[in-house]
Amino acid sequence: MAGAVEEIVRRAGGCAVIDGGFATQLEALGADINDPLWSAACLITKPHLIKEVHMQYLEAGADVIISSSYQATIPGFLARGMLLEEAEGLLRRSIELALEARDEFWKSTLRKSKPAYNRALVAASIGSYGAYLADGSEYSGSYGEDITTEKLKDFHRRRLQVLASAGPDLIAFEAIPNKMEAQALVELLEEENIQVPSWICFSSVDGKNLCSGESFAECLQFLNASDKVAVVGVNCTPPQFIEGIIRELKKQTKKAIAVYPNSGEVWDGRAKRWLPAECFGHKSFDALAKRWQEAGASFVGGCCRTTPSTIRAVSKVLKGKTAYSATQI
Ligand code: MET
Ligand SMILES: [Zn+2]
Repeated sequence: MAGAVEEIVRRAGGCAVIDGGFATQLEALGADINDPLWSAACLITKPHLIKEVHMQYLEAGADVIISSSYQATIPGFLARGMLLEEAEGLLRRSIELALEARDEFWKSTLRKSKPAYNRALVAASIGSYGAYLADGSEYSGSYGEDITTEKLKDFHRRRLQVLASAGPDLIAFEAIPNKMEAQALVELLEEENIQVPSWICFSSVDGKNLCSGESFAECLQFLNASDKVAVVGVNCTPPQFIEGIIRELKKQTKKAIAVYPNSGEVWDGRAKRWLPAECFGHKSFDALAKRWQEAGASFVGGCCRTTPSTIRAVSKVLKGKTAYSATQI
């Protein structure tokens, strides 16, 4: 693992806490994310809410906060009639907002007599090509015959360069649905010689394979071979699948493992709505989080439909501290 990434895991006591659903919380604060740019639309319309969501997750105990750039893409902004410089400026802004929140929160923590928090890391979010298409392929991994590794690299190249140069502590590739895209990302990290450590997290709809049906084992072969990839894992996948996936990943890699499942409700990409959670036993999200830590995850958080209260509970159960509140410390 790269220095800062290893350090945050150590300071967190062996398992660092990731934030929760970003778009979910933006919506809870009143943002309208029913937009082709999804949560990234707020970079244009409501940047103050983005900072507010970061602050709420920091207060909840997140050691890693993930930027609002998941669905922020250059072609997406250009389709809004923006100039290239404006589009790139918004990508940089997503990182600056997270860095500002982290720095302000850390300063206020240092002023308190008993700091109970770690100085959080900022991860630059990069969603899949399917997330940009917003046609359901984000969770099927079916990009069609015409898509090649080279085309995927070209789609990701400029955004990766801009985000990496904006000063994040790590790059978080999120909900990658197929092997070809993972391969493209690893090649791109090497070709562009990106110095910021990365994590690559996949999504799964069956708990056994990637959304595309390809195996974790096939992907881990080339992820393991890259020093640019510090952490591998899964996100936006139902919680009941996570323990099994950690055990599978443990067999396939020595890299640190990150898991940040969704709430268990299922996103119907075509109908664009959430379907109710399938039963995952009587265990609550935080009780499961403890099991994920015990199974060997080094990073645990939440994805869509999880909130700051989910993360507060996860932080408490993983770090054994009483619930955080800014005034209590
Ligand atoms: C579809 S997964 C979305 C991940 C993104 N970081 C978010 O929480 O909004
Ligand atoms: Zn998600």
